[in-house]
Amino acid sequence: MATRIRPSSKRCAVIGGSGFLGRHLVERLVEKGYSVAVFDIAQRYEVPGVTFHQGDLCDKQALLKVLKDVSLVFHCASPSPACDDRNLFWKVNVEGTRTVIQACQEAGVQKLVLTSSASVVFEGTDIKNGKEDLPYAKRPIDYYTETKIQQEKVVLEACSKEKDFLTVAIRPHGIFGPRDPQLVPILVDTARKGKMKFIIGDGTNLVDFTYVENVVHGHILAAEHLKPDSPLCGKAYHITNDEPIRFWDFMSQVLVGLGYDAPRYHLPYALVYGIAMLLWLITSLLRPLVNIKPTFTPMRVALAGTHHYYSCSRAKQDMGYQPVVRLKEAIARTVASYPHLRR
Ligand SMILES: NC(=O)C1=CN([C@@H]2O[C@H](COP(=O)(O)OP(=O)(O)OC[C@H]3O[C@@H](n4cnc5c(N)ncnc54)[C@H](OP(=O)(O)O)[C@@H]3O)[C@@H](O)[C@H]2O)C=CC1
Ligand SMILES: CC(C)CCC[C@@H](C)[C@H]1CC[C@H]2C3=C(CC[C@]12C)[C@@]1(C)CCC(=O)C[C@@H]1CC3
Repeated sequence: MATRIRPSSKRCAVIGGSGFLGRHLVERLVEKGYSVAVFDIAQRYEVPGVTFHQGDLCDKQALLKVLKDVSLVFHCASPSPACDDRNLFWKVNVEGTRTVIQACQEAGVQKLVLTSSASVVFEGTDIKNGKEDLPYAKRPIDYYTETKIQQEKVVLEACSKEKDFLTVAIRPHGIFGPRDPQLVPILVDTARKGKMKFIIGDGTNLVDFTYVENVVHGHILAAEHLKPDSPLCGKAYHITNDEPIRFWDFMSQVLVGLGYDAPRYHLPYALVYGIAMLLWLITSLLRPLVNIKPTFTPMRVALAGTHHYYSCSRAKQDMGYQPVVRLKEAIARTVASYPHLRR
């Protein structure tokens, strides 16, 4: 019987490696001596020693070419939550992830680390120190969350010691840091339009914002601890900064750091949420004619006005996780990295 020669455990692929998190992950993996192949729909940078493969993760043949000689795959590709395109989310996050699993199994990949999201349990109501055993959201607020839930289930169910294919899901929350295309740019854009004057709710809600390097650290620890006899197999792990902060204090620190005014006036949460729902309905109905993207979506309003912070004690216990960059330093580094967005 022919025996398959196992590629080195330091040969890995990063699907979505051109994105915000993916690129930080690639850079750290290279620093740690991994040999890295990036698979992404777009190539946006170059790093010596990293090979780039442009393709759609829904295309199994394209994936197989890249995965045939790697033992570890990180899957951190997803359409942007801002696109709000249900068909695209299902095609990429659910069907595409099934294709990734099949390709991994056919290529003989041994470990798959999925970037899931802590939002898979978020339904718009308070979560305080939430643990991984919270049930998945029964009524997810948006299509992105709906498909992240299905994606995580598909990946964790595929974990099989018999098939020599181990999986684990990392659930970060509110990732921020240099080159983030979402949080800081959206915040600044909103401030420049004069819409960042208001605090939604009483402003005391605590939230996790997680520095990108801590998220990267969590992914690599998970990959290195994922073994047939480890507790990680088929499980999900929250990775946060472990320093919940008032949502509006975080926003204010970033805004003030970049020279903008902090929001001051309070608006009732229920009122803003109602308006966001109405706007979402109207823009959905108008979508065949005109594609308008409202700033205040129901998801953003819910995130801005409720508590949502998570315990990462499972990650600490099973993989020795501790954040490597504290929040104060993380905010300072992030602010300094956006000179072009200063007032
Ligand atoms: N940002 C956050 O706060 C959080 C993010 N996450 C998860 O982390 C992961 C990374 O997020 P982030 O780095 O912010 O996102 P990015 O959009 O920056 O990165 C995702 C990358 O995947 C690519 N991609 C999209 N569709 C495909 C496809 N069909 N085939 C191949 N590549 C594709 C994107 O290309 P293109 O840009 O051209 O679409 C992009 O380069 C995602 O899974 C996200 O769900 C979880 C929790 C919080
Ligand atoms: C308009 C303002 C009230 C808020 C502006 C900031 C927001 C753009 C961000 C604050 C929390 C962020 C967040 C995500 C996207 C950007 C924010 C809404 C995610 C939805 C990204 C994808 C996830 O998996 C969960 C994130 C939670 C936090």
